[in-house]
Amino acid sequence: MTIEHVRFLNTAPEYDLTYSDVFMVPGRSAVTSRLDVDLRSTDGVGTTLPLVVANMTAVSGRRMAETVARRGGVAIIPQDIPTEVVADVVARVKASHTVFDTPVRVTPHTTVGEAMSLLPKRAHGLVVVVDDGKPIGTISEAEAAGVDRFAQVHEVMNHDLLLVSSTDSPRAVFDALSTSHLAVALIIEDDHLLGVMTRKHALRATLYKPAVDPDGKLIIGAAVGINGDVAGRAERLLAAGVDVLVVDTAHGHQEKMLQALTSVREVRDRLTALTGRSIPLAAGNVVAAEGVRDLVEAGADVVKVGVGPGAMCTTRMMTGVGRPQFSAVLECAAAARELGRSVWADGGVRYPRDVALALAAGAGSVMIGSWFAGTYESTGNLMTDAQGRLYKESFGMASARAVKMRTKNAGAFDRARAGLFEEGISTSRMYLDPERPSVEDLIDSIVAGIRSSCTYAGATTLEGFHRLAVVGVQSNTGYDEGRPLSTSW
Ligand SMILES: NC(=O)C1=CN([C@@H]2O[C@H](COP(=O)(O)OP(=O)(O)OC[C@H]3O[C@@H](n4cnc5c(N)ncnc54)[C@H](OP(=O)(O)O)[C@@H]3O)[C@@H](O)[C@H]2O)C=CC1
Ligand SMILES: Nc1nc2c(ncn2[C@@H]2O[C@H](COP(=O)(O)O)[C@@H](O)[C@H]2O)c(=O)[nH]1
Ligand SMILES: [K+]
Repeated sequence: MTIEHVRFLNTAPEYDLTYSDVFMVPGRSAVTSRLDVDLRSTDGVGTTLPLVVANMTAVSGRRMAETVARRGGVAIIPQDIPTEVVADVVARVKASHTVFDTPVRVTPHTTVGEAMSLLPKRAHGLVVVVDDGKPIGTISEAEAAGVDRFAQVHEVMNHDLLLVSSTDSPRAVFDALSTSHLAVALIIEDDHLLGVMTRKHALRATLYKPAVDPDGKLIIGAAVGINGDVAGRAERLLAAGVDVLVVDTAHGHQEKMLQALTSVREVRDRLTALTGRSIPLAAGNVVAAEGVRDLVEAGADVVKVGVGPGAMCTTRMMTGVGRPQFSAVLECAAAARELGRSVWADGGVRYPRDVALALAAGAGSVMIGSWFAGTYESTGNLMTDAQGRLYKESFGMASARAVKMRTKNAGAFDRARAGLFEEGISTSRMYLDPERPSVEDLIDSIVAGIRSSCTYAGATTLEGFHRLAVVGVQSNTGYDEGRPLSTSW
């Protein structure tokens, strides 16, 4: 089998490259519209967008999973979350609507204070007051302004509602919202509240395809570490209905990982024999071809690539170990492709261009953590700094904070000792972008970027993009030239 790889414009340099070190040149294209590009991932996980939310406690939970899968990606619930909690998250994600956003519901007697604390849980800015399943009013910041926090929502709620049938098309909902003064339509089925839709949601419903399982339910993944009862946790997660399992540790190319992965594969294969459905296994992290080959041999369908590029990660500064991420992805993707497998480019992604370059390098999907931490849908509580800017707190999965949580069942001595081996930061402020406060806004910009990258290369699929992309190496000033200026120079 000949595998075609991304081409370099000039001779590829001897040293390794980060995303910032490289750029792509346009090629002759017959693609007439960015809408003609199909962004379905080639990794076999079933996503219609090549995006995976990292298994980080400060990032990936139920709301993130549901919102991202509705747009075609998948989120991985971290290894530190107890299996019974993961089972509940999976059940709720599977029960959520594949098109309409999940409303924040309160009863008429809920206090205004409680309703306002729920408001930032979703990006649409509205809490729906529901009585016996039927929406009777809404409350947003406007209704709550200047009202006593102990007042009940039925006293102040807005009775002006835009009720739309669940059978109406997104375009009809968009038009109904455009001719009303309301920002959110309430979607009704048999008199009951089914979901909500904003104008942006209506547009997105025509641009994205949800990532669904064979029963048409939204997909979700979960992670296991390599310590403890790995096979037992894997079995419980599979029983809970996860659609992809991630076996994850800092140094993925270690024998304990190979044993853990082998045992998870056995559990998975038993389930496949019963159901006929093979749940893909992802494992990592590695940064070289040899690691990919060993993980694939032990059972990985997807290999997670990246040591040290993560925004919360101190590994490179602590140990000097890691590898510039573009080169790591390039080499690992080539090795995985030769074995008929795929890689996820994990970490260090801060701009749509980084996603595009990872895909050009041959990644099946791109894993994002910290960039998505600063959104309404991440797990943390929304905070406000002294200047009034909104942020969320994030932390690394190998930080003392995460290690303390992960080892909570160990003795005090062992916990304290484990805490000394931290390789991540315990607290970081991830500000919400006022222009793009929702993960869906970030996905919109990523998708706009990569659709456009594909057409510059003349590709209508990600496989074609990897084949056609021509990559060059640039200096710091080359990178700098590409940055927009918000003020004059
Ligand atoms: N992509 C990246 O660059 C990195 C990612 N992470 C993320 O942090 C999370 C926690 O991972 P992790 O710290 O592996 O925790 P785990 O709880 O998975 O434990 C790792 C296990 O591997 C052993 N181990 C041996 N060598 C190493 C090594 N060099 N680094 C770490 N562990 C080693 C540890 O033993 P002992 O403690 O006795 O040494 C422990 O038993 C994961 O989500 C991981 O993806 C963490 C670091 C880097
Ligand atoms: N060395 C560490 N790496 C970490 C830690 N927590 C997470 N990670 C890795 O980062 C990616 C996400 O990267 P991001 O740039 O999008 O935030 C994640 O999937 C892990 O591989 C940590 O504490 N130390
Ligand atoms: K880093």
